[in-house]
Amino acid sequence: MPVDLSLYLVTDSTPAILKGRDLCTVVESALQGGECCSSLLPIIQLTPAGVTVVQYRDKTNDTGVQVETARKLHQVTKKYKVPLLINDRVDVALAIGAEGVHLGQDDMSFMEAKKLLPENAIIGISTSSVEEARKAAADGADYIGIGTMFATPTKTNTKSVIGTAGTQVILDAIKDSAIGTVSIGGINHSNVQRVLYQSQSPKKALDGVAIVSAIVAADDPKASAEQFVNLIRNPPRFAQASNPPRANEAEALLNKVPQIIRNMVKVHPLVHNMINFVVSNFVANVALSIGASPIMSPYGDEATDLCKFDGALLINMGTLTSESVSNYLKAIKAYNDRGNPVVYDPVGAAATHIRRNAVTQLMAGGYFDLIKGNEGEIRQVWGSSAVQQRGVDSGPSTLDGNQKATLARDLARRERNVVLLTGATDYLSDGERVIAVENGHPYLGQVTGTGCAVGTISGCFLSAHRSDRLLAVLSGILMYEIAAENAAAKEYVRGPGSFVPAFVDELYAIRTAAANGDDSWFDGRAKVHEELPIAAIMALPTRASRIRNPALFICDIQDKFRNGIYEFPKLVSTTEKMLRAASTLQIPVFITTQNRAKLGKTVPELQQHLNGPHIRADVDKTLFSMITPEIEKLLPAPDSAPLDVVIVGIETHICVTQTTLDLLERGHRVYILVDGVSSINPEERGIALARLRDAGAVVTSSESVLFEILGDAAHEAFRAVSGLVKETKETTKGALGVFSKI
Ligand SMILES: Cc1ncc(COP(=O)(O)OP(=O)(O)O)c(N)n1
Ligand SMILES: Cc1nc(C(=O)O)sc1CCOP(=O)(O)O
Repeated sequence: MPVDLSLYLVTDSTPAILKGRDLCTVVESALQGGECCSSLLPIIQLTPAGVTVVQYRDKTNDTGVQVETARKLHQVTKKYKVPLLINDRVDVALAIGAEGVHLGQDDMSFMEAKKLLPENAIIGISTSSVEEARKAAADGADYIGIGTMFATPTKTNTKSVIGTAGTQVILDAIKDSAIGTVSIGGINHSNVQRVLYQSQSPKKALDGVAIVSAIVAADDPKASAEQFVNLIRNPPRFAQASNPPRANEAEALLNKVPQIIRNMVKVHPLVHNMINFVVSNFVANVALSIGASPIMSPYGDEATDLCKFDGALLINMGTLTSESVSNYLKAIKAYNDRGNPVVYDPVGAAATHIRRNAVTQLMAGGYFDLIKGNEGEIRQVWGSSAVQQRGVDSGPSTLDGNQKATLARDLARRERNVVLLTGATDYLSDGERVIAVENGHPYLGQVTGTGCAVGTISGCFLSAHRSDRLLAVLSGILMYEIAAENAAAKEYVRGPGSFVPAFVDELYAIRTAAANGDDSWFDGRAKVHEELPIAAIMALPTRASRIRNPALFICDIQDKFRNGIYEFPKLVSTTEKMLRAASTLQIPVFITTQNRAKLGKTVPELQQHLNGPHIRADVDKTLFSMITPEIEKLLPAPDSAPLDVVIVGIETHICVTQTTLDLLERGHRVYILVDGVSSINPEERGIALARLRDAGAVVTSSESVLFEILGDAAHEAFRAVSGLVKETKETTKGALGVFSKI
């Protein structure tokens, strides 16, 4: 049954939230909120006229009181024509004739509840993972509660905090289903618009938000509900329309750059820097030299006044202290509320657990128009937990240009903002367009503060040019990097020391030229091209490829097996290579663990590769075969094209064997990687591989399968995949050395 989920009120009977008030009175007050605003503007995200659903959730009272309270609540909700759902208790719902129930993963199953409840009863299911969401959709639930959005004191024993990024992944996974969706956990007036905006996947958005304390504990529940209605109806002030790439995008953008720079000089924007003390002076001088007005203030409360100048805020966490994060959050809120740009420079993001936590808190706590960082920092923000960073230096690169472009594009797409991944080539993306900039000079890498100043400059341009953030940041980088080239070319510049004053002079010279309407400094100087994002090319096999529908299956590579399995580290290194290739090629990946509680998770070496939309399932099982009911549901229907499953894992003669036989039986093709499977007794491998080959599987090697997937050196991922093969050639040799013998 379709249900309007837009403003979903969940009750709570604990004294801390109810504060001695009568629950029915609080709920009735909330239901009155919104009655007044039903004729508001039609340009809206969602259209609640007020609270649209009430869920009675009572963790304290016994059954008798729950039935009595639910009955009273039902009188109230019926008056407002709003459905009443009962949390956890199908019996209470049946006793009072409620419109439906909300069930958690540990409550009565959907199927059981469906049997007991009337035909048209509404059934909602709590979910916190793709698998749970897909199952609820396949079962036929009316809606899912997706959580936990943010950590909340209302419920501290939640399974996992998934934020807007995790919610987006779930929404994307069920994009083809009409099931309703509502987010829950820590949602309040200051984050509700961001939750709705940033969670949105290209094809599915949240249908609403579920709120407990922000309404039930509010002094005035009616006013609180009204405020939610108004917020939900409108996009956040920082929302921007997307800019799909046009033909000759880079050229079209470059034509506009001189005008954007002239305008920035004219606007003379204020840039509020919450920046590290090492570079503060240099960055302030850079901002002054381009014609902006810098203020350095680490004091969060000051932002309420400073944001009124409609400049930009820069958060640079280079010298983090115990007070920094709370100050940043106050400032971000002030600028977000006003819709003024915020730039995040997560300096040294992966260097310490304090910084990693700061990244998590800041990403959950506000919206950044631009995230700017080196490869390690951007990977940390993306969520790669195994990023190794020493200090705040950029560290060695592990990604090639195309992978950097993809990372910038995917992060920008996920956060619905702009990302600048800096390096010898900078990659700039707004989630649609990816622009590579090759200007600049090596001296920039020899002077502290030159990287941080890019954040400040970007803020100035974002503030002066609001309609296209990517163009604004591109203009800033070009002004900055061309000035660096001009400075380094001066004959009196002998090294980084003499470079600094020349650089500040050259920034000033461009600013003066721009102020005089002279754009000649820019003619033919930009080294910019559009980088083809990998998604446009990924996983599209060339005609030469025989492996047309690849999927990677990773079977039970868990910690507890580390010491028992023959040559375990070599199997892990092959799997890591395959996971990296799967990410580049966006090959769907299916992972299982055997009895995770006892045998541990998939090994830590692989965890950093288990993020992203191509990871289709990560399922715990007791079956030996990976074809569990959950995975079976995700496989193509029997009448569609079969998969080319590439399988790695353990043990060859048990789980790998049974998975292969199950897949073959269902008509799929199976490629078993000889350098990617093992058993406790090495002899079992040979026996199993011979049997599986007889059954119709292809026994091959990781390198062979990768090139078979590409099929043609003209494949646009060829460079990336062959680079990976080259990089891992020693470990490949090691694995083949032991595994090919048996
Ligand atoms: C809308 C909505 N989503 C999720 C929940 C959580 O339900 P559950 O997992 O059953 O946990 P408890 O509420 O029982 O603590 C919910 N109640 N509503
Ligand atoms: C009831 C509930 N379920 C959650 C989940 O994550 O499944 S979080 C939650 C409590 C939400 O309360 P508040 O709006 O006060 O943060």
